Amino acid sequence: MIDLQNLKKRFGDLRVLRGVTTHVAKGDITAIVGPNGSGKTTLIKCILGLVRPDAGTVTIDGTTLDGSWQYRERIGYMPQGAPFPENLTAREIIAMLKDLRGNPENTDEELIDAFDLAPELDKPIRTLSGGNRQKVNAVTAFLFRPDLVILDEPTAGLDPTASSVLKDKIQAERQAGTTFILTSHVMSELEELADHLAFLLNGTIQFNGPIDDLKQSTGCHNLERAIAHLMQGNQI
Ligand SMILES: Nc1ncnc2c1ncn2[C@@H]1O[C@H](COP(=O)(O)OP(=O)(O)OP(=O)(O)O)[C@@H](O)[C@H]1O
Repeated sequence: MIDLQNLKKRFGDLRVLRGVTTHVAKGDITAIVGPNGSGKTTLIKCILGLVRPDAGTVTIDGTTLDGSWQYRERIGYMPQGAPFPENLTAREIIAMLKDLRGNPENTDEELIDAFDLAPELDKPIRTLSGGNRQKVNAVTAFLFRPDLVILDEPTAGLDPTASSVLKDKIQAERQAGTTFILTSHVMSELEELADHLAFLLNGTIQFNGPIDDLKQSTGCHNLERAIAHLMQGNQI
């Protein structure tokens, strides 16, 4: 579904992406893993068109992105710390997003009930707890039934019940054919959810494949240890 070819991005002297080449298969859940500051969010933003790469290409379903924005209608995005307008309520934000899309009828709002979020909908965003903001963030990512959902640390700040609700939603949508890219520092969560893993270090993808292959080739029984093995600079 997504092909990244030799993607490069620098911020000043900092070469964050130094030639990232990888593939995300349709219908899979692909985890992007790497140390803090390794460029996971930058990579995601290149796919979203929010960061313009210095070199390389992003191709989605055979179409190479060229600065046009139309393809983004097919992507749901849950950023880290969503920059919602602070004085609007969640209900107003959802209405505004629908308005921008021409008020489609077939929206997916089931997470509102699943999270028991109704009592929070009419409060200004600035007054919501971090976890409840994150729930609103998740609702908006799934709202327009996207083919591809990109989740940047989706369960950060969620309590165990909300985290389970979100993971159930991800698995249900995956069963229905949605493709996912997600980042998380919680390895048990990735082990539970992801099929494939792309490991980003020093600006390049150092491993890309099924999680079981990674465990096998590192000789580690769980993902956390396998990733720690890679982060320590060990080759596989
Ligand atoms: N707009 C920007 N201007 C300057 N530097 C930036 C910008 N965006 C990101 N960076 C830098 O690029 C590097 C990669 O950042 P990025 O947010 O992509 O990392 P990450 O892997 O998502 O990190 P984390 O795991 O901590 O969320 C960091 O050193 C960051 O400070």
